[in-house]
Amino acid sequence: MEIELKNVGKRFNRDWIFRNWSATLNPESAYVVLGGNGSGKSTALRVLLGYAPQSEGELLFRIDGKKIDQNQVYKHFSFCSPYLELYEELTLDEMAKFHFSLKPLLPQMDLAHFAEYVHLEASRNKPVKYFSSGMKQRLRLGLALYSDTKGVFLDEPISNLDRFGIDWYRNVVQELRKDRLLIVASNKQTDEYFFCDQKINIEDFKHR
Ligand SMILES: Nc1ncnc2c1ncn2[C@@H]1O[C@H](COP(=O)(O)OP(=O)(O)OP(=O)(O)O)[C@@H](O)[C@H]1O
Repeated sequence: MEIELKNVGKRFNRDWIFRNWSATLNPESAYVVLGGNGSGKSTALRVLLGYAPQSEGELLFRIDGKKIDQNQVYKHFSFCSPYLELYEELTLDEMAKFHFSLKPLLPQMDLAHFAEYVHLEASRNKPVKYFSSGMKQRLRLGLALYSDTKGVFLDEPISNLDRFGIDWYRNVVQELRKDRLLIVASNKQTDEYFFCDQKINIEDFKHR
């Protein structure tokens, strides 16, 4: 997956969050969108994902050189954010079964072992509503990273994770990033983006 941005801008009412953002994002690099609270990192991710329309400029999406329509792009991405809703009534195994019926699991993986991949084997039959915030975040990350998608977008991925969860994330993200477009939004934690070789400071696109 490659995304080409041509003078992309986003505003809410009269406030420009960013303007004149031009870039080509591709799987050869991993990207981190940096900036302080309220600078527009999540908004930038939402625009790239097609969840929020840009206010100006053009976005072009390509997979293996073939253009993808902007309103079909969501099928090729996985997204994880600490605010992403989970189906609280479902158990972990049910949630995984449902999710991977919509977005297939990576071919080398086995759905029967998903709870082990996210180190939540002991909670596989527990409804998600009884999970702690860190357990929910590990589940969200697992659903995103183990989906067979061409792009992975992670908004503040280590939110609520303890040291064990952070080390798990650091290993899994490196193992599963190959050949995929990977974009992380972060406001400080280097554990979140240590593998990212391209830094995008969204505040650089504030008033241009
Ligand atoms: N739907 C919306 N309508 C109006 N303003 C919005 C909307 N969504 C976001 N904003 C504003 O856009 C700005 C950027 O918000 P955003 O959530 O993208 O920041 P962020 O960099 O991700 O912040 P944080 O680090 O706190 O998560 C903020 O001023 C926010 O109030």
